[in-house]
Amino acid sequence: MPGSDPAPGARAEGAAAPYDAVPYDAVPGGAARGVTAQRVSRRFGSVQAVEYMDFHAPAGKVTALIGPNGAGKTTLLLMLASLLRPDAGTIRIDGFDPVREHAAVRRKVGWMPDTLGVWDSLSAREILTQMARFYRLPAEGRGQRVSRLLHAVRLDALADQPARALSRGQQQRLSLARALIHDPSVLLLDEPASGLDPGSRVELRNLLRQLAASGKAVVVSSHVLSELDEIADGAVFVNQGRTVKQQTLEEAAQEGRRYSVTALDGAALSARLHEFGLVFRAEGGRRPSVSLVLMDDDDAASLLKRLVESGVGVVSFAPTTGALEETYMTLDAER
Ligand SMILES: Nc1ncnc2c1ncn2[C@@H]1O[C@H](COP(=O)(O)OP(=O)(O)OP(=O)(O)O)[C@@H](O)[C@H]1O
Repeated sequence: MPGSDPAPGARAEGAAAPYDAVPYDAVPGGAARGVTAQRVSRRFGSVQAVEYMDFHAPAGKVTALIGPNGAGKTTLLLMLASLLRPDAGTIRIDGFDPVREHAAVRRKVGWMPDTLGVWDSLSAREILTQMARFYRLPAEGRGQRVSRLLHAVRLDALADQPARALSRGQQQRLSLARALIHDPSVLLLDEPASGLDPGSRVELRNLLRQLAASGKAVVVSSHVLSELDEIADGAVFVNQGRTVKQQTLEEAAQEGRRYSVTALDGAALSARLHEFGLVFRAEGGRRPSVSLVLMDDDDAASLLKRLVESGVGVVSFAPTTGALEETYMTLDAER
């Protein structure tokens, strides 16, 4: 993709900050590349949508924004994108303030809302061309860039159809292309996988990984946690307008993963697990099964071996949730 459109007075950009260089419990200073928000609040009438929220998404990484319905994810993303003014707190996008340096932030940010919401009668190509004009991309090369983006999101064949004729999934792909038109350094994507079929989800995953690898800060809000495990390098969990937890995927994995074990004889399975001193819970279902948290793959392999060696007829033995989902469920249970 062509180089980014530098903001007037753009600052020198350092190397992408790896997650381990940026502690998740401490939001770094304003000059960091990527996105930082500190104690950001926003109220709508009597609803406190976001309250003292902290958020950090480094350049070169995919950061998941996770939380239940109404947690404040969209409100936070709108503030990061400079589309909504915070009541309080500090936001920096590659060091720029969305409130005071609004134009610079617009150039830095690619925003993909959860619904497309543009000019239904224009074609995908016309919409992207118009967006390229809005961002003042040079006329020379504009058509080529639009074609490349249409190809990247697999809309070449539908490029000249009116947008209203596109399916929900196709509109999502157009929305992503629109967010990328000006080669932003920060991508804010609200539920990007919503409406996508499994093949398109895999393509989205690969595209987001590539964009992060090219140095962009990619922020993805989603409810589909199993998917985020494959995409994200780190996650910020929010609930009721507040940040509840920030962690890397490695940290999440270190907290263990829930496995489901099914056996021919449920009583024998429970007896062995008791003998091994493991905490487990019985699960409903057609066959007797239990679930328990294991710390890593070695633990899982060794437990499976011991069960089989002790004569338990193990029918299935598999992780039930991803690392992020396990953290989410733990937070939910604590709440
Ligand atoms: N424009 C608005 N006017 C009034 N209340 C609003 C407005 N926007 C958001 N809210 C309220 O703020 C809270 C947070 O909403 P927000 O859309 O940010 O949540 P969310 O985490 O994105 O939810 P979802 O996962 O359902 O999309 C909700 O209680 C919502 O009703």
